[in-house]
Amino acid sequence: MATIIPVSSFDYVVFGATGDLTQRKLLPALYQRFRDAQIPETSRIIGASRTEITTEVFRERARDALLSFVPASDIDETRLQGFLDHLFYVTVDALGDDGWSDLKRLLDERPDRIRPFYLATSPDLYGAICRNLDRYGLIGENTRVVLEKPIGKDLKSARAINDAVGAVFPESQIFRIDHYLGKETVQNLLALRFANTIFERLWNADVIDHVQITVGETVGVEGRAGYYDTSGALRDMVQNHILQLLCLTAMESPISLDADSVRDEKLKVLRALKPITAADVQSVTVRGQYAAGAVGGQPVAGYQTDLGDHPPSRTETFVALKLEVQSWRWAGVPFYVRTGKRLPRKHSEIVVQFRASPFSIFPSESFGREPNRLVIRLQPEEGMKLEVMTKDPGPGGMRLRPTNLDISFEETFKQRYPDAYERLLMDVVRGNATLFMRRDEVEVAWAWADTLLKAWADRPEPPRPYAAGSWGPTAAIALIERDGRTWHEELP
Ligand SMILES: NC(=O)C1=CN([C@@H]2O[C@H](COP(=O)(O)OP(=O)(O)OC[C@H]3O[C@@H](n4cnc5c(N)ncnc54)[C@H](OP(=O)(O)O)[C@@H]3O)[C@@H](O)[C@H]2O)C=CC1
Ligand SMILES: O=C1O[C@H](COP(=O)(O)O)[C@@H](O)[C@H](O)[C@H]1O
Repeated sequence: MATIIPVSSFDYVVFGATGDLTQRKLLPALYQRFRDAQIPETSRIIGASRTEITTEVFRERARDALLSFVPASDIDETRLQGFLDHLFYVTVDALGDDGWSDLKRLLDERPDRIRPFYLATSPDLYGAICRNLDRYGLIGENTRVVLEKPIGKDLKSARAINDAVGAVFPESQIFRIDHYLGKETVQNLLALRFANTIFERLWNADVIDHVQITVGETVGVEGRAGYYDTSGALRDMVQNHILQLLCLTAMESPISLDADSVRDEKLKVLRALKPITAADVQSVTVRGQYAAGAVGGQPVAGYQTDLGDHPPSRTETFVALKLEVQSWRWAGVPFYVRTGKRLPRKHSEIVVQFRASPFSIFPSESFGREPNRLVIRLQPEEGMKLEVMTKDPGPGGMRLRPTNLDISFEETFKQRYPDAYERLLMDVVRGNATLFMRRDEVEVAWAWADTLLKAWADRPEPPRPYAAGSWGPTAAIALIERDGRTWHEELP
């Protein structure tokens, strides 16, 4: 059991406290940290939104959310009530004057606390909220601001948000969340690469044939169709989560774990990412949109139906890309990435495929061409697997077969795996920004995404339809098979 070190006492202000993210992720994450006694008893969690409700009603709603989104085995009535007692609510209009003095009065009771402001609202409000925080004198040395993704929808809007937030907060107090960086296996990637000598020596184009990153989801757009249709899979998943995974896989060793050392190295990868222009958009990208089908044996509607009364949409719900990191280490090593909604399984992984041995002394029929593969599973079952060739037991000939050195983190460490938000919310209080994105990273990632979005916008054809419950359009299979490779797919 890991030792849990309590953080300093805080007043966590959550803007967007009545919204979906707060109910589904933030409150459950804070409850879990409280249950583990990481949150000091003197701390407060202050919800702020437009809806006019009292603290009592907010607590009742929070109770409902916790009962819905925390596993029943983790609900302990005494701890739950104890947690609810730490919640407060203030009605605040981000765009007007209402409620700001009330918020100030509450915060002024405890001026020395660590004071994170979590902006779980539409990004359009980030600038206005920050201006008001400044106007009401709520920003000091102990404050931090947490920005939910998406930071904009392109480079221009991202810069505008970063400028507005940066006008009142120094960069060291800005925490841009990418919750994938809070996932245990993603952090384990750092441990795997930089705390072991065996892998780093093999981590280059001499030994690695290619890398695959898959982030598959079974859900459709759920209640977020309004947002999603203006976004699409490239903006929603690739520009942030997938590029961050790629950065951690491809970056050089940072000189330390401090925030800027890690972020400097990630930035170099983003800068080395080859832009995808009109010239190669057709050969290295596939866009898809789910049609009706079945997921987990249940029939589900297509994307257009999920949108409701809406003109025909060209928004992609699936993307597959062949990416190049233009550096000495990765020259000639493709990174195939794919993500989509309504795929057969919720399954995310990074696969590092090593090259075939240059010469085989074994009979050819007993030998796969590319026997060694490292599979890093992000979800649902976090773990790692190294595929190695071994001899088939028995007195017969010399037959080989792939065998797995398999580690399931849950089984190995016999403890609950915390949700990504639990770690990240506490890192904000500690002031540790290593797992958060710096302004330049976000903007370089948007510049790359903008080039691809423009190349797509100039094409006449809409995204290719794929049946819900499949692994995307067949063109995504062709994308990798043209290169003589296949997507790594395991049976559940
Ligand atoms: N939901 C999710 O799974 C994820 C969400 N995100 C991001 O998190 C952010 C929030 O998303 P989500 O919770 O889904 O959104 P919701 O639409 O569910 O919630 C929006 C929140 O913003 C508040 N709000 C709106 N206008 C104002 C205003 N003028 N002043 C004060 N508060 C206001 C609303 O309060 P009220 O209802 O009281 O008006 C509500 O609490 C978005 O940026 C989203 O992209 C990121 C990853 C996942
Ligand atoms: O940021 C987002 O992530 C979720 C997927 O997160 P996961 O932790 O469940 O893998 C995705 O559904 C959502 O569209 C996107 O905005």
